[in-house]
Amino acid sequence: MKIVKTVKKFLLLFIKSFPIFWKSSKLYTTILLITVPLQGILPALSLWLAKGMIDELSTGVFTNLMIFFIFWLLASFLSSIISPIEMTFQGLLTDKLIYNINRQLMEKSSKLNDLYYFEDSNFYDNIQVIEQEAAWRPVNLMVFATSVIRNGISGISMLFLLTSFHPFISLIILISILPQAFVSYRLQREAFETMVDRSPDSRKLRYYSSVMLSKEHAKEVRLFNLSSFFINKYDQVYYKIHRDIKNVRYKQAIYSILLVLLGLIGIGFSFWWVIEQATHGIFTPGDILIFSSSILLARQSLSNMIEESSLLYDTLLYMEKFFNFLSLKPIVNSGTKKLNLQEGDYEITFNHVSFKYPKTDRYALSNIHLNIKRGEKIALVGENGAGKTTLIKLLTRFYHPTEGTIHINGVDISSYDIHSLREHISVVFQDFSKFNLTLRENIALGDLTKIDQEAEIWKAIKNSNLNQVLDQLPNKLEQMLGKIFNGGTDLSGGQWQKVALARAFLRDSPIVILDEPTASLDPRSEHEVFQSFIKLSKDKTVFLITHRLSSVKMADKIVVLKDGKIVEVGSHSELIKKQGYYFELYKLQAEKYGIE
Ligand SMILES: Nc1ncnc2c1ncn2[C@@H]1O[C@H](COP(=O)(O)OP(=O)(O)OP(=O)(O)O)[C@@H](O)[C@H]1O
Repeated sequence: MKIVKTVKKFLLLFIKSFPIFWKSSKLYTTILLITVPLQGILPALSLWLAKGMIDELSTGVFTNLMIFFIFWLLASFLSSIISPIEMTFQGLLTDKLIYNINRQLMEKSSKLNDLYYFEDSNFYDNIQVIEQEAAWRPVNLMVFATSVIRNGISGISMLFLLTSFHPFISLIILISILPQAFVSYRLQREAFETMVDRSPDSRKLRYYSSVMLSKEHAKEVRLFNLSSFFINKYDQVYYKIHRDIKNVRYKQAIYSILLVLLGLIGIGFSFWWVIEQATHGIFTPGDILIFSSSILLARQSLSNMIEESSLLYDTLLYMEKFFNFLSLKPIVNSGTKKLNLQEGDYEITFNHVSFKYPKTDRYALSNIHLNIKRGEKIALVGENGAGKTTLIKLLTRFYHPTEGTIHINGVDISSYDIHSLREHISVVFQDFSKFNLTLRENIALGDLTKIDQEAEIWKAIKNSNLNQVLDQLPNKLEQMLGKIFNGGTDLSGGQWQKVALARAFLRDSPIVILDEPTASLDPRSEHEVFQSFIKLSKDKTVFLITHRLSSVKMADKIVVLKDGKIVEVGSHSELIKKQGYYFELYKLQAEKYGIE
């Protein structure tokens, strides 16, 4: 039953994948739709024509000899020239397929407004697999799909040829070949799954080798001398898998030999029958020649088809992940109202907002009630995990509150067009992005309309204190940053942070959110950046998240969070006077750093 289910799923996915070829290129797909089946049918046709010639030669009647010969020549000619044509168009279509699949993935991702899928670890694993394998899976899809079709047609046409001897012969051949082919199919699949793809152990293998090869872990692996630890772990898992596979392979080899014998009995029986008939003059020597060739080709093609369909099936399982990704619906939907905060006063209100991350039972935020006015500088403070970043994720609509609502000017933010809302906000996240682009592009991502506005870019550079960094870059604004591309320069953590701040300055939006923007900055830079923000954001609403409490003194309102709840709100002096939780946190830091 399992096999029926698998075959059904295989066929459905195969049919579902076909439109991607068509969408990628109608012309190349049409060419392949002609050449691939032709490639499959030509061997049987050549054999049939050869049989015609031999029959005429053995009977001495030469009426159609020339015709048979010309067509045989034509078939051989076609077979030789189709191969390079097919290879060329296969290559061209593969390129288009890779482009098309990656394009669809990117477009889909741009439509997922929120972080629900990206922060769900199970789902993210899937997204990563889709992304990493998008470069080579289409090649397999192309190669195996064409090969399965070609071998399938070739095998079936050979069986037809054999049917002309006796209808039962094809059946006997099929029955004797199929078990063997299915065994090799299973062997191929099991080995593939265990070694390369989905088993938990194979994931461990990939993880251990990636630890040794990635930049992310390079420092610690070297410093703690962890190479042999990870290589040993790799070896242990490899030998475990290898042992399992070896056993599977031995078992399968024994089955294969037994089934080959069964197949040979079928073939031997049929062949003997044909020879026997030939002794009575029913079949000619030509028939025997054709019979022996077709039986071998049928066997070869059918087992190739089945073995390669196991590899195609694996690719189709990738396509299933791809289709699943394409069918995702964003959980946060855009509203339609345009937001405009450029003129006049406005208020941002958190109305008893509570939030649980998906698949968790714990409230990351509970009953948050806050009212913020235009131009206010709000500091969000609290220990790790208190809920500061989560509050920002709700305001920026990466998630939807579980309970309560967030309003801007009395309107629920879910009613606003999501892009219009986000245009009003610039955020420097603690895990901001470091783009492998030029410095100019990195800054301009804050507002791409200003990419060529030198004055604006330079203003952002000055405000974020990036001048000194710029002086060190050989190509100045056009310097490629990051290490991925040739000529790229990596920056220090603090320098990258200044680039992210420059983006925020360039964006010049009414609401500015700085989520620990100074964690990697030295005290002088931190002081200068804050000065700039205060000076330039008179009219802006600023949310500042930081653990350095000395920096939040200048905030109008300090919101102190603990375990997802607001425990205190007030100015620095009010909260110090109150001698509560904030006072405690502040005292701890003051003692540590000698702050007044
Ligand atoms: N994607 C997520 N899925 C599930 N839980 C999460 C997720 N992100 C954060 N949390 C949990 O929500 C709580 C609040 O996290 P949040 O990142 O808002 O804290 P924070 O105050 O910004 O902390 P920090 O100072 O360390 O940045 C924490 O308990 C955290 O473990």
